[in-house]
Amino acid sequence: MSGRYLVSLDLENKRCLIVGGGSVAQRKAVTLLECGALVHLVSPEVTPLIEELARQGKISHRRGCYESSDLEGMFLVIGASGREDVNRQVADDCLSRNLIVNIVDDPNKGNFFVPATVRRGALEIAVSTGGKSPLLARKIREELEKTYGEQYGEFLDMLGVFRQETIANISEPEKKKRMLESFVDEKILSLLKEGHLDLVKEMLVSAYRGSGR
Ligand SMILES: C[C@@]1(CC(=O)O)C2=NC(=C\c3[nH]c(c(CCC(=O)O)c3CC(=O)O)Cc3[nH]c(c(CC(=O)O)c3CCC(=O)O)/C=C3\N/C(=C\2)[C@@H](CCC(=O)O)[C@]3(C)CC(=O)O)/[C@H]1CCC(=O)O
Ligand SMILES: NC(=O)c1ccc[n+]([C@@H]2O[C@H](COP(=O)([O-])OP(=O)(O)OC[C@H]3O[C@@H](n4cnc5c(N)ncnc54)[C@H](O)[C@@H]3O)[C@@H](O)[C@H]2O)c1
Repeated sequence: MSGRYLVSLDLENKRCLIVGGGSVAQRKAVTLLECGALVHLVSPEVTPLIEELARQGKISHRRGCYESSDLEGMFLVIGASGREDVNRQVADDCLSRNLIVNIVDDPNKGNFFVPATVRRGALEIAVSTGGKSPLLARKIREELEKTYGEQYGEFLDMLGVFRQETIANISEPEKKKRMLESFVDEKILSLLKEGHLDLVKEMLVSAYRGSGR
């Protein structure tokens, strides 16, 4: 198999179909909703949480077995029926329509799978084992969560502003490069790791006012 192309997909207001209503379908529904997707689910039976999400109008649910017409208007599809024959049908139907499809118990059947993810604001760290060990992906994700705390999201917001200012105000390429590097120097990163955001902010300001100009 060739290398995978890791992407970060914008699902805001995109129609996504989940086939199945068990615990995996439920987890996928929740993460898709967190991404702003319009979630439609088809399954004869569903978990109480899925039932509740449908009752609140957060997702739509058709009670029944998968039919290829369920794919109409979909951007992305997840096959979580736990049934080999249904999964194969979903994968074949999607691939022949060029849809992006994830089969949750066979990463090679669909054309994508989902990595374990740490989110800190705009910072996203994804861990994938290519389906070889989702449990290892989870363990590594948990380790990363300890290393990269919530402060990294706030830091990134500040960094974004200072970067824009630098790009807008400094035209000399060498100076610009030096300044952008000074925002992520060892000292700042170690203060950040210890959670001293106020000090980090002060250092960013003085780096911006400092030598690069
Ligand atoms: C990352 C994460 C994203 C997400 O689903 O949103 C994800 N699995 C997660 C959770 C999770 N997965 C499993 C449990 C149950 C543990 C338990 O209770 O027994 C839990 C729940 C938990 O850990 O809490 C087990 C499992 N997973 C797969 C199988 C089927 C098989 O392999 O046949 C089995 C059963 C066999 C087994 O146990 O191995 C298959 C897949 N799971 C993947 C992704 C893809 C490969 C990713 C990779 O390898 O990099 C792939 C191929 C397809 C896909 O779903 O895209 C998510 C968050 C993790 C986190 O961050 O905490
Ligand atoms: N990807 C992952 O992260 C992950 C994690 C754990 C398990 N798994 C695997 O994923 C599969 C699903 O797990 P689960 O615990 O949610 O299973 P489950 O058996 O609880 O759920 C299967 C769901 O599919 C529905 N279904 C059955 N036939 C259908 C059809 N023709 N059309 C539509 N829906 C149909 C059932 O009503 C049920 O709601 C299992 O094979 C499991 O081994 C994957």
